[in-house]
Amino acid sequence: MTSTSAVSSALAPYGWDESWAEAFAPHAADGLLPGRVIRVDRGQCDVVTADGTVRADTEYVVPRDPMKVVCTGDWVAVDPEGDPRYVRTYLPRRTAFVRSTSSKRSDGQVLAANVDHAVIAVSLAVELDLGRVERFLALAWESGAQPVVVLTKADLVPDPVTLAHLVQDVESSAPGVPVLTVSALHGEGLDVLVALVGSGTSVLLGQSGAGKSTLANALVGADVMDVRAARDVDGKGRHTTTTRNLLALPSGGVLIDTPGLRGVGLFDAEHGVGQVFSEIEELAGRCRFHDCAHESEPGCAVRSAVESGELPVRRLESYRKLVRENQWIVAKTDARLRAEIKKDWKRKGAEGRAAMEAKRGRR
Ligand SMILES: Nc1nc2c(ncn2[C@@H]2O[C@H](COP(=O)(O)OP(=O)(O)OP(=O)(O)O)[C@@H](O)[C@H]2O)c(=O)[nH]1
Ligand SMILES: [Zn+2]
Repeated sequence: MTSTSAVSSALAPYGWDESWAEAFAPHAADGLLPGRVIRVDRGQCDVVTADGTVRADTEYVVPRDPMKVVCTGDWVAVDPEGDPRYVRTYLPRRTAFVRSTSSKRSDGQVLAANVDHAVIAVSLAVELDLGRVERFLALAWESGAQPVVVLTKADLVPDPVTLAHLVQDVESSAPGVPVLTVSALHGEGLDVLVALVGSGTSVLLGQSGAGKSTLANALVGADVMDVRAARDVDGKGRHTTTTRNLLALPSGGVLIDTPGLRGVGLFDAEHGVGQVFSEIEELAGRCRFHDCAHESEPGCAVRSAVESGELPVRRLESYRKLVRENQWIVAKTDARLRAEIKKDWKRKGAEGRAAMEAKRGRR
């Protein structure tokens, strides 16, 4: 029997706290061992426990619903011994990153669980794409994690005034989200990021080339990501059994970095989209009609904010785009909604054609 203090000293670096211990208590009473999943593959997973890292079978926790499959970041109850050991259950998740699978059924798939901070890396080496930042933000909010935007490669923008403007642009597209600038090359701003991810669990999101691996290496203090790539090269696929997707950081905090998470898309993120565009949702609350589409309705607070310059039209367009995209993703899993959207598109198309014909007729 592993003592409570042995458990907490072994697992605290992985995010174990009193409330996890409380949630685990009934399983401890059953003689099961707590642990955190650091990677999952082929029906098995690696779990850090007070006994070290153990390999465990997930046979007992493979429901049909892919949302309920054990994933990296889960806190699980495993057998205290046995070969193989089995994962018996996992604790209710605080947060979860979900993506739509490419399968026909288009169900969600959980990529990472119990994430506190979603670090969105955005490169300053290329032109800012605020729409893309907003998409990552929607995804982050939807998961339940707190997003933070890290503008990387700040050494490439030596002019402080330009840098300040870029930060401001991102801030105005990210209400409630801290925006940091970091140069991994010079180490500038890293301390702020280290402090931020120093408690809880973080993930790195962002486009390819945004500097995620570089940040991860800086946080971990070793070339873990390079190591992974190097192992990949020998083509034997051996790396899959040796890499971990969850790491305890030397200065505190936990980092989850799974390949699938890096390029994740929206999945049923209505709530997240609303949070990214909180100022628009707030304005919408003041529209005369509660189902206002902010197009040509009278008394539309959103349109009048655009007209007065208070709300950039880019924001409104980006909002619309993400709402539409999200509806489409949801519709893939919901035939009724899909039919409704199609009807709406048909109506809009017909209206558009009628308007065009009327215009032509006037000529
Ligand atoms: N000048 C400068 N270059 C950087 C900095 N951080 C990263 N880079 C460069 O940016 C490029 C991309 O960095 P990565 O860390 O590989 O980006 P990534 O987001 O992990 O990319 P993927 O693995 O494709 O998702 C590399 O050539 C890095 O050397 C920085 O602070 N300053
Ligand atoms: Zn309106």
